[in-house]
Amino acid sequence: MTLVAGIDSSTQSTKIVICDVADGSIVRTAAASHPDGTAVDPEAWWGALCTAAGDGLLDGVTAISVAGQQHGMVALDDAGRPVRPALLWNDVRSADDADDLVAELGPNAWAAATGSVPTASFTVTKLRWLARHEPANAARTRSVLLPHDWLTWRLAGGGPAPDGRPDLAATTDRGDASGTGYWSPAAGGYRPDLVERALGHPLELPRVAAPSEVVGEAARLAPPGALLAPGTGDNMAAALGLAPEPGDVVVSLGTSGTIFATSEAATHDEAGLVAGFADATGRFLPLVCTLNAARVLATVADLLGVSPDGFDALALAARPGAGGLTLLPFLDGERTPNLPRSRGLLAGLSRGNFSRENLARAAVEGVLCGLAVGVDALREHGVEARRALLVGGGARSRAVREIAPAVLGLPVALPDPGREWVAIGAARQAAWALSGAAAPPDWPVAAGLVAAEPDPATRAAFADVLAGVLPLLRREHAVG
Ligand SMILES: Nc1ncnc2c1ncn2[C@@H]1O[C@H](COP(=O)(O)OP(=O)(O)O)[C@@H](O)[C@H]1O
Ligand SMILES: O=C(CO)[C@@H](O)[C@H](O)COP(=O)(O)O
Repeated sequence: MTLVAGIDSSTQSTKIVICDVADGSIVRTAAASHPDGTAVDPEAWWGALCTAAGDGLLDGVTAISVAGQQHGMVALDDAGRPVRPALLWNDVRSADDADDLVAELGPNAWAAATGSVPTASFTVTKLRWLARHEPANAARTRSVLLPHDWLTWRLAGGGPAPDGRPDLAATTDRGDASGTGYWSPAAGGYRPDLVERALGHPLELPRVAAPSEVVGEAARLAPPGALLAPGTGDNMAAALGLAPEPGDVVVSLGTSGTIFATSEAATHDEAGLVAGFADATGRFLPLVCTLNAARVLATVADLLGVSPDGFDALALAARPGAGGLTLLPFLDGERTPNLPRSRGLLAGLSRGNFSRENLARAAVEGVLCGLAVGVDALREHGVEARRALLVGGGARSRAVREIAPAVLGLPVALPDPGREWVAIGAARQAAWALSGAAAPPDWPVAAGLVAAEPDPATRAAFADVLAGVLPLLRREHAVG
C-alpha cells in the first residue's frame, strides 16, 4: 500500500489524514488544536503539526501536502524569523487600510489586476497596516509567506538562520497566491507594484509552483525521501478533495463560511462580493466568504447551556423563520457584506417568540442566509448552481444539514460530514505529485442528497433587517 499525507492547518486546528493512493481510503488520522485569536505565532501551527504527527503517524508516508487557512501574513526578517505574530484572514484591524487601498486605485482596477477587491482579510491590506502601524517591523520584513507556504518551508527544513539568510527558498501555489491581493489569477504572475504600494518597499515572494510539482523533500517529521507537493489554500484543497462537477457549489461551515465553485474562466467582481481566486489544478475558484459560521452556533449553544446535539434539537423544534426572530450573526465583524467594524444583531423579539428554540433556529438561519447571498453572487458571475456540497465542522450539525436546503434554495449533498475534506484534498494533491500524472487520481466521493422546498421568506426577512440597520452596522465598534 502506498501512503500519502494531507495536512489541513486551518483556523482552529491542524488535521492530518493518511490515505492509500489507490482509492483515497483513509488509513489513519490525527488532529491538534490551534490557539484562539487572530494574531498567532506561526510556531504554534508548527507545534500543532508536530503534536498531530507524533506517535509515528507519518510512518511509511511517501508524499505530503499542506493546505492552510488563506491570506494570513507571515512576515519574516533577513534571518527567516517572524517579525511579529502572523495576522490571520479573520483579523479585521486592516479595515481602514483596505478602504484606503481600494480608494487609491478604485475597485475596478483591483478586480482587473487581482480578480478581487481586497477586504481586511487580504494579505495586501495587512502589509499596509504593518507599514502604517509598525514601521520598524515593516522595514525589517524581507519576505512574506502564507501559512501553508511557511509550513511547507518548515517541513523542507526551512527556519530561522541565526547567522544569516536562510538558504532554502520557499514556494507557494497559484490557489493560495490568489488570496494575497498581489498575484493575478488571470495573468498568472505577481504584481510587485501592489506590494510596494502597500508596504513601501519590495518583498522576496515565494515561487509559485505548478499544481502537481514536487517542490522538495521533507527534512523534518516525515520519513527520509518523502516528497513535498506544493500545498494550497484550505478552500482550494477542499475543492480538490470533493472534485465538484459543473452545477456543484461547495458550501463550507468552518470558522469562515465559504461558498465556491470550480470555473474554467477567471472572474472579476468589481462589487467585491465574489473573490476571483485560482484553484489548485490550473482552473479558477470564484468564492464568497463570511467571517461568522460554525462559531456562531457554538456561541449560542454555550449561551443556552446545551451540547451540539441539544442545540440541534432546539433549532429543529422551532418553525422555519424562528417565529420572526432574525439574527445578523456578525459577531466578529463581517466580510460579506463588507462590514468589518460591525457586530451582530438580534431583531424581531416579542414576548411570544423569545424562546430558546427560536434563538437556536435564528442562529442557524442567520449563518445560512449570509451564505445564501453567495449563491446569487456566484450565479451573477457565470457559476451554475444546481446542488450544494455541504462540508466543514458546521456540517456535523443536524440542524444545519436539515435547514440548509431550504435557506440556500438548493438540494444539498452531504459528502460524509465526518471526513476532513481539506486534508483529503491535500492528500490527493500529494498523490498527484507522487504519480507524475497529468491529472489527480480518481478518488470516489460518496454523498447522500437532501432536498427541500426553498424558504424565501426567511431570506427576505434577513435582507430586510440587514438593509434597515446598515448605518448602525457601519459604525465603529471597539475590536476585542
Ligand atoms: N456537531 C456540531 N455542530 C455544530 N458545530 C460543530 C459541530 N462539530 C464541530 N462543530 C464546529 O466546527 C468548527 C470547526 O470546524 P472546522 O471546519 O474544523 O473549522 P476550521 O477549518 O475553521 O478550523 C468549530 O467551531 C466547532 O464548534
Ligand atoms: O479567508 C478565507 C477564504 O477566503 C477563509 O475561508 C480561510 O481560508 C479560513 O478558512 P477556515 O479555517 O474557516 O476553514
